[in-house]
Amino acid sequence: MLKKKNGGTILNHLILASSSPRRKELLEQAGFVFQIRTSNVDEEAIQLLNPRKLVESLAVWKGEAVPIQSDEVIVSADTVVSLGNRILTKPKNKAHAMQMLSSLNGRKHDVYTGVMIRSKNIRTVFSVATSVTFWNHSKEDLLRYVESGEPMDKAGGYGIQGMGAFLVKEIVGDYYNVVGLPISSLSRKLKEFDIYPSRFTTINS
Ligand SMILES: Cc1cn([C@H]2C[C@H](O)[C@@H](COP(=O)(O)OP(=O)(O)OP(=O)(O)O)O2)c(=O)[nH]c1=O
Repeated sequence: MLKKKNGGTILNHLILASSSPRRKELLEQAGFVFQIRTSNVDEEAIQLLNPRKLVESLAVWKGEAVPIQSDEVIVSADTVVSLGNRILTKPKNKAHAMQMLSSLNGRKHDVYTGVMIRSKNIRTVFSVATSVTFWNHSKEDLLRYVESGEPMDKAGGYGIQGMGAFLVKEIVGDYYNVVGLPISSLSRKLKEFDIYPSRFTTINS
């Protein structure tokens, strides 16, 4: 977090441009100190792109929609589920959630999260994919899960970090990416912006 320049010390402030409680938790858990600044972006406005392009475009859109000061670094993200040639975002209602979960049942899908890191002068965009396989569940079990309400604000209609864990047989890749923020890749890229977890001390070389 501390940047040395011409012998002086400059603080880079990290901003998370997201209203997702999961992204906030993951960034806190990884030790970063940050503020939240959100905007209203119509995520339905971008369509018909492949999942990687879609999540990267939405991350850029979300990150560009918030104002930035010269000493700030903004992180924004978007997550979707990709099943064959279909892209699943957040369900509109319980019936839609049931439809999504039925289509994922007993099958493998990919979860894509796109991230943008932006300072006044630099912009980095990347995305990470994680493969997730569901067990085969009865309709009753899926209905019980939908009735819990957990699927409603989550891409693909499930939360692997919550009760939705019962759905998942196997994952290949970054677990945190499924939850909404690929924290391992993000931490590495934040170093390029002189952003480190707050308890990492400054090493004088
Ligand atoms: C697949 C999956 C998704 N999700 C969540 C992560 C994201 O919050 C959400 C996908 O919606 P997004 O549109 O990516 O994010 P958001 O609307 O929640 O927040 P913001 O746009 O303000 O950043 O789905 C889980 O929490 N667990 C899961 O297992």
